Amino acid sequence: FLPTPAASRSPSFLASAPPKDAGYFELKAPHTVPTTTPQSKSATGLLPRGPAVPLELRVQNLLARLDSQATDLDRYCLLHNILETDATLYFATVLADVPRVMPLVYTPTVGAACQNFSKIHTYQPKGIYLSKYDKGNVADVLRNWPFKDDTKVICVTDGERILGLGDLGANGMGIPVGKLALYTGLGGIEPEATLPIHIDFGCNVDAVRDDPLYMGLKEKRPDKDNAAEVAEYDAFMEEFFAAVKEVFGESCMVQFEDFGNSNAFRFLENFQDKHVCFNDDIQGTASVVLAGVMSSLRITSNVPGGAKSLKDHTFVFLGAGEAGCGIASLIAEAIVMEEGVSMSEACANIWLVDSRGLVTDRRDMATLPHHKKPFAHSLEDGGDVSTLEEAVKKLKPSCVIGVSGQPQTFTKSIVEEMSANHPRPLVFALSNPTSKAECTAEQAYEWSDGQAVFASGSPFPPVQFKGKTYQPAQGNNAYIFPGVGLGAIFCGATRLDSEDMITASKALADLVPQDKIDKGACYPALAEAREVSIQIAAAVACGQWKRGTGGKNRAGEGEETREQLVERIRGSMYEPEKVWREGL
Ligand SMILES: NC(=O)C1=CN([C@@H]2O[C@H](COP(=O)(O)OP(=O)(O)OC[C@H]3O[C@@H](n4cnc5c(N)ncnc54)[C@H](OP(=O)(O)O)[C@@H]3O)[C@@H](O)[C@H]2O)C=CC1
Ligand SMILES: CC(=O)C(=O)O
Ligand SMILES: [Mg+2]
Repeated sequence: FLPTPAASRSPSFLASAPPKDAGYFELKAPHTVPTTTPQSKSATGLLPRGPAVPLELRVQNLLARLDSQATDLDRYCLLHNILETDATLYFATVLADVPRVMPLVYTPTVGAACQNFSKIHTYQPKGIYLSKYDKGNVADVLRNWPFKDDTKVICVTDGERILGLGDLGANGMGIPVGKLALYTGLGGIEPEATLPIHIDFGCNVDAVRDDPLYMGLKEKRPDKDNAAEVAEYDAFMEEFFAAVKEVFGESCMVQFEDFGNSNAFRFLENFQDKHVCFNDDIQGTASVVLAGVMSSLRITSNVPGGAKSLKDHTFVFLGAGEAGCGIASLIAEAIVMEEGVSMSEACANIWLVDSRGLVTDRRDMATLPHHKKPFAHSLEDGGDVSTLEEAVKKLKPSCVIGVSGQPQTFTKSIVEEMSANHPRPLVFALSNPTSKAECTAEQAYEWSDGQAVFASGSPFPPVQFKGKTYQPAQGNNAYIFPGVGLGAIFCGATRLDSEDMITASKALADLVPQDKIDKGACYPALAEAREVSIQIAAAVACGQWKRGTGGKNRAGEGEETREQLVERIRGSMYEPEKVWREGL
């Protein structure tokens, strides 16, 4: 009984053939239009032999089936079942209606799926599960992946910080599965090239571990204050990266996802200069938020007193973890690049609020995490500020960014105060899933009298306010990672760094159409997400080639326009429709 690949194109029990270039479907139609249901020779008789139903019709049928399900979790399960048995239909459906399907395979529904993972698990392999007991054998375990020769991108989690839902242990596997679905759907990377991985070093939540259906290790995680236990985890990660190189090759890209705060920064530091990798929560999120702030300058610069450049903003973050510090640092880097100021000047108007209140220089610098230090400024009156509300009163931010996982923390008085001080305040309530958002879209528009430039991590429906319809923007790293991954793979990137993330931000910001800006939205429509990925990929590839870090697919100097590069990238992308036709 072989694992069903994400890419399998027929029922799972037929999926033992290699997925590509192996005459997987032996019946060839003479025309490009499908004429018969695809079947391999050995499968003759196992599927009906009537005329093939056009993929488009099957997509419409699946969308209708989704509508008839009772809950979004049911819709997730239906779609996941289709992913495991008929990936072509799955990805065609994602692409047919991104705004409708993405919330079902990604945030917010993937959060509910992870919380119920043990209950809905089908025992179809979804990726690779590694555990601390695989120490010494990691490469051998990775070799068990049936598509090891095709693997180009890995999304790896240890499940410690799943969205804003906390430690879900092995149930967090739903996150890399969902992220990689978007790599294929939005980024056009072949399903066979993607590999979800969960690394099991335990779980600290008793209720998760004690669930009789839980499939992960029934152990606690390493104690972050115990040097020996931390060193054991670090050594495992060293072995993991060496094994990735050994089994999948030097250029296989690794995306860290939803690791806990105490490991995420260290793992990124340990490996970013040695492997093609990035941390999506730190760097991908930073890139999407920077893009949103950049594009919204086209809104704020048109009103008296509004920010005209990044450095005109005063930023206050609620949450100073991976996302908060990642965003703050990238904004500061972008200010340095654009304004030619020093790093400390660039950080001067960026403030962090964490679980203890406003981070200032009155904190104990010996114990303050290093990623918070550049933003630990002094307050003129020297006192402590313990709440976001106080911080907003004192600092008068033009932009608040919520990445705390704490719902309803952007209160009416906070948004009203910002609106009193700024004509078009930026209110980014980015915590996921929806239940963790710092405020809803409706609240932001009502409390700001329709003036807030709002973005949320998970989607909100359109809001009617004073006779106008507002379409809330989704500020989610999903706009970034598929394009960065596509670009990195296309150009054979050997390293990824903050320059690539700023490049991606600029490309995304440039793609926001004027009619969106006129309506106060700072991201393109989700329906455009595939086009966004292509443009980001082209920008990232060009940046890599310029720096000399991208090794593949470069045209000769001056021989290719950006449009031609974009078309080359487009031509390299996975298209479900094409796979369907070729399979006939
Ligand atoms: N929209 C998007 O694309 C993304 C959204 N996110 C969301 O951001 C949230 C945080 O993720 P991440 O940064 O990785 O998590 P971390 O655990 O790294 O950071 C959480 C931060 O929130 C702070 N915090 C916790 N409780 C409070 C509180 N009551 N008041 C103020 N601050 C508080 C913590 O404070 P302390 O430092 O004192 O512990 C910490 O700084 C999640 O909900 C996640 O879903 C993350 C990535 C991408
Ligand atoms: C979107 C995302 O990566 C997160 O919420 O963790
Ligand atoms: Mg994440």
